[in-house]
Amino acid sequence: MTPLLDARDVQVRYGSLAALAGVDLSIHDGQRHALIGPNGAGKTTLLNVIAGATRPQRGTVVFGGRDVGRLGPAARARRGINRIHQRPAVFSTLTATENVVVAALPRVIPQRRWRPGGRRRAAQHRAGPLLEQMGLADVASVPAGHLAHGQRRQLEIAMALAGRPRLLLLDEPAAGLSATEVGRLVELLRALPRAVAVLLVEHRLDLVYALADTVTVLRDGQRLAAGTPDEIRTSPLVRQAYADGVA
Ligand SMILES: Nc1ncnc2c1ncn2[C@@H]1O[C@H](COP(=O)(O)OP(=O)(O)OP(=O)(O)O)[C@@H](O)[C@H]1O
Repeated sequence: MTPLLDARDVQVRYGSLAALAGVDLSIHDGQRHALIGPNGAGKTTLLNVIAGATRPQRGTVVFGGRDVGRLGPAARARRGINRIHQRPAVFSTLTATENVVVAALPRVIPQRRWRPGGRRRAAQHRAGPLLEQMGLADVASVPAGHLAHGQRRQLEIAMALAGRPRLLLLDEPAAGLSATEVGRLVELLRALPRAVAVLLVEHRLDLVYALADTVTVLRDGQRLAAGTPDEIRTSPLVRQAYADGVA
């Protein structure tokens, strides 16, 4: 089966440091793939390369059968690669609904194109179900700046979903969340439609094992291991890597 995403031989250097030293990563449709590894292993760098935010010195990124290596983040988002960041990136003075509308606007096609405001209405139509899906229906009219951190995280995921992603990149979604908020996030992520594949970078292994069906372990810019959560959990190589230097 052709993978949805196929990154090959990706190399990123910062001076003499190889942040990524020729890494391969494939993600299939609907897969829940986690990227783990000690601090500085190259996880965020690989996410940046896939999102188009970092241009590798070497390697290819093929998405949906097309080489997207020359495309920037916006063009990749239009093709279905959407991302959430370590710090929720929401417009704090806009309500939750308005945030999702803004995110949906570029991707909606109004039923009657010639009508003024048709695109906006179509985006508004889309916002309600997405807020509901992310557990935010009750706070739809609240400015994002007044939401709790966990709710802002949920809002950012609703905004990413508004872009109709085929691949959702999640960079440490549990960072800064309380235990209750993490539990809620896991529930919501588990309920994502299978039409969306997920690549998750996360230090919290409990969350990784609760969500992922495949795990890739990076260390020092190289792929150390890949397998099912059970295989990774019991791998002596992985245990050693974490014992040598984990968060
Ligand atoms: N813009 C940059 N300039 C110089 N070095 C960088 C830059 N970005 C990342 N690095 C270095 O590249 C290596 C990989 O960083 P990266 O952030 O990808 O690791 P990570 O696995 O995501 O780590 P963490 O778990 O701590 O977030 C690190 O040594 C980091 O210091």
